[in-house]
This record gives sequence, C-alpha cells and structure tokens, in this order.
Amino acid sequence: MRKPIIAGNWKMNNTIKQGESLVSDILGKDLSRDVEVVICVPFTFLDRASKLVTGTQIKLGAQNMHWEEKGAYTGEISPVMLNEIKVEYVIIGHSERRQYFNETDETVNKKIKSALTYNLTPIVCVGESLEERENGKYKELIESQVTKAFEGITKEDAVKTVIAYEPIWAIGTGKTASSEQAEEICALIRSILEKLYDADTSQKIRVLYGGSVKPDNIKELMNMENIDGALVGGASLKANDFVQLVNYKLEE
Ligand SMILES: O=C(CO)COP(=O)(O)O
Repeated sequence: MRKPIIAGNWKMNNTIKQGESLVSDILGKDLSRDVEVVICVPFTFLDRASKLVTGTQIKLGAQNMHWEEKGAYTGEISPVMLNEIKVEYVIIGHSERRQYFNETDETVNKKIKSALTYNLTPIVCVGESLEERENGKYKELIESQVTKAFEGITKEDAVKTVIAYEPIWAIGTGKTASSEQAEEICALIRSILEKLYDADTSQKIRVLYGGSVKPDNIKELMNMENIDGALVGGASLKANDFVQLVNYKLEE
C-alpha cells in the first residue's frame, strides 16, 4: 500500500512571521494519521519551520537545491545545508523552475541523484504546457521527462522518490485537470516506470497530482487508482483548506 502524501508548495510566499502563524494554525487542528503531511517552505523559513514541526506529524521540504555539496555557486543552497536543518523532502524540477530558471532534464537528473545521496526525498515534477496538451504531444513529453529524470538511478533508489504530475495549464489557473485526465497521466507515469524498472518498482513509487487542487476536488482525485496524493500551491497557504485536504478521507 502506498501511503498518501499531501504536500504544500508555498512557492515564494510568507515571511517568517506569516509562516509561523500558518504552521501554528495547521498544528492547532487534528490531522489524519493516514496521510504523510509535507510543507515545502521558502529557504528563509526552513530553519524556524524545522524547529516548529519537530515532534509533530508535519514533515519539512525545500523547493529546490543545488546538486553539489558546496562550492562557488552564488545564490544556491546545497543538500548538506538542507540535511543540517532536518529537511526531509525537496521539490525538483517544478515547472516554474524549468520555465523561469533554466532547469533542464539534465539538471533535474543531477539534483535527484544528489538528493538521494543525501537521504532527501525528491518530489520530481513533470508536466506539459497547454500548447503541448493541445498539439497532442503531451504523452511523449511526459515519457521523455520521466525517462531523463531517472537516467542512471537504480530501482532501489527509484522507490524512494515521489513524482508529481503537474500540467502547467492547471497550475494557479483554477483550471484543474479532470480526475480522469490526471489519472490517465499518473497511470502513464507508472507504466513508464514499469518499462524503466519493473512492475513491482512502479507499484511502490508514489505519484501525486498537482494543479488547482482544492478541498472540493481532492476526494475525486484521491479515488483514482494511480493518484497517491497531491502537490498543492494556493490552497496550502490557507490553514483551513490545507487541513481539509489532509483530512480528505475523514470529511465525508
Ligand atoms: O504548482 C503547484 C504545486 O507545486 C500547483 O499550484 P496551485 O495548487 O496553486 O495550482
């Protein structure tokens, strides 16, 4: 059984003060024990957040990292630095990083390998643009992104990763992929993993959906066989919404 994950991606939102208040609001509510709860916060808040969530059910993630341990890479943060403040997850290859910060399939691959070396769980993002969806090439694109991301990664390491399917056209637009569209690609990702590794490995890897996930569409998405959770942007910034997502099973 794959344990569901609800991961919040705060993106470039919240000062330390605002972050403290959001974390304390989330921790003030009951969270389903059946779900792995992750918040991926800005670098400036990681250290403080780490202290706030220690001993609670919330796990901490970063939104990016460099693949090297240290060196002359102005402005970058290394996996060792994330280890030091007990970060457990790291988002790799988010479409916003691919689009605005020159992230490529090659750098994504290097970062995944490095994250695994330093015992960080990579949340590897893949997804197509509206143009790619409309010209019908999106399945090839997903296959290429997944294949390149996992190049040279053993199956023992692959099972430690999490993949997030985030269609770019559904991010922050309020336009969710239908649960059938999301399931189609999450199932495709699993079949690509089966080709790259084997059926057993592909069944162990958790595949999340991301893109305008809200309390009113979470249940339908989570009912899908190949969707193991959600990577959530906007709705993770509101304690009530985020907690409702985590408690999707309880709130019948
Ligand atoms: O990019 C996302 C999560 O990484 C999705 O963002 P929204 O939930 O705001 O659409």
